[in-house]
Amino acid sequence: MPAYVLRSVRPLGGEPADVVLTDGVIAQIAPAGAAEAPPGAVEIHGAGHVLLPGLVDLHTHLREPGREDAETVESGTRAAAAGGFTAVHAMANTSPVADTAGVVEQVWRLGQEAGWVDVQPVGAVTVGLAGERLAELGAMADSKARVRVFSDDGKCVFDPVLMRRALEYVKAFDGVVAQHAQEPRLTEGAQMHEGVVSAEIGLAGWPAVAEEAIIARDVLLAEHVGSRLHVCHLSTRGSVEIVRWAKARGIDVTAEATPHHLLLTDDLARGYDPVFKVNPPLRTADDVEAVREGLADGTIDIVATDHAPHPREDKDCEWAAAAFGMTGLETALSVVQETMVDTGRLTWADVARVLSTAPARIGRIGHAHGRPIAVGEPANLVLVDPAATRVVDGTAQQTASSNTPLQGRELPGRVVATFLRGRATVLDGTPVSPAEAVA
Ligand SMILES: NC(=O)N[C@@H](CC(=O)O)C(=O)O
Ligand SMILES: [Zn+2]
Ligand SMILES: [Zn+2]
Repeated sequence: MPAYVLRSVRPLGGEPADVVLTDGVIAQIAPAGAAEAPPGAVEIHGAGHVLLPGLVDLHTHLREPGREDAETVESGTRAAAAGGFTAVHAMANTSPVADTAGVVEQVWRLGQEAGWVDVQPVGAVTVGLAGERLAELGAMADSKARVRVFSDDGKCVFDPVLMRRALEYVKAFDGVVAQHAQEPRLTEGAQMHEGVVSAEIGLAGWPAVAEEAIIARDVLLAEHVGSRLHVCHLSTRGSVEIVRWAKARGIDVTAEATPHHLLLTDDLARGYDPVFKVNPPLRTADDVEAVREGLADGTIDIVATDHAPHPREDKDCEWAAAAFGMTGLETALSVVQETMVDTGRLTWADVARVLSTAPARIGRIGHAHGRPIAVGEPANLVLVDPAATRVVDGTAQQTASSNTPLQGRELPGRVVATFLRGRATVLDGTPVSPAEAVA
């Protein structure tokens, strides 16, 4: 593995510096042009490029085991590296469900073997995501996979007694329950956001209250039992207000927003293209504005992709029959740049917080990821060219699925290089096979 000298890069968007990576760590940070290159080092000229800690996704669907036609751990983590990530949390709604130590260890091992990013499995809260009895949370926490995030994502933990017990149980190992907030009765048959557009085009609505009612209940439950709660993909103005209220009250709640809820609205459903069908649904422009405000003021802690790959046959069909979900790993950073940085709402240092430091902390992998850019720290890094632009082409991405809602869109920013413990997983914008890099 060669050493790397990143010349004249801007750590966290600040003043230019040379950053030297050797033996898996940041070995030297010097004024621009001043670093001594170790023998055999690869020089990367990065004038104007922003250096961030490797991104951490708290919410990725890798689909393996069970739906390898949509994604595998290998393809999904290669997509993650291409998007600038060095760690992803793999959601539990696989087949079989990741509800035992055996399955989470399998996913963890597949991640290690692929070598693109660190895969941190999420454990299911209930057996088979059925919402009836608690899964082996303690066994998953004690397994090799060291699970700390538990979620029935895709489904809501609806039974308040089970939710309460899960919140109580995970306290023993500093875990967190990540809730997919969707009141099932209020969303039976729901296809898109309930509002003006759904009424006009005749699709069954998914009202904002179905999300907000569960978040309100859960923050109160978390307060009652003194536990930690994480809210997945919040999408409405009301949800932002409830989380803001809960935090002001001292409740230990964190929340995530997805790139698509920062950018897209329910208007897109007018063309009946199921690529825009997702849970929770795309909402109104006012909700998008509230999500941006919430992320800017810290009410929303992180951006998480909810990367949800689906094979063509599950999306190339009529809206009502199509699967929910869209891909996001390879476009997340660009969407955050467009909606939050280029609009002046977040600095690059803030981006490092919402896409790396905070998700690593919530997922309890902060010993290895989301670290400061400082000498001696593990070299988990991403180098971004914010001045570049590119046009999204779903068929040319690393993910095995092409259900990107951004097809044909021009986005700012390009991942130039990603490093996992000093090894380049992406160079010149192109993934470098881990096998090659070690050879
Ligand atoms: N977001 C989605 O619409 N779909 C996700 C599940 C989920 O995140 O709820 C999936 O697994 O496909
Ligand atoms: Zn979900
Ligand atoms: Zn999800």
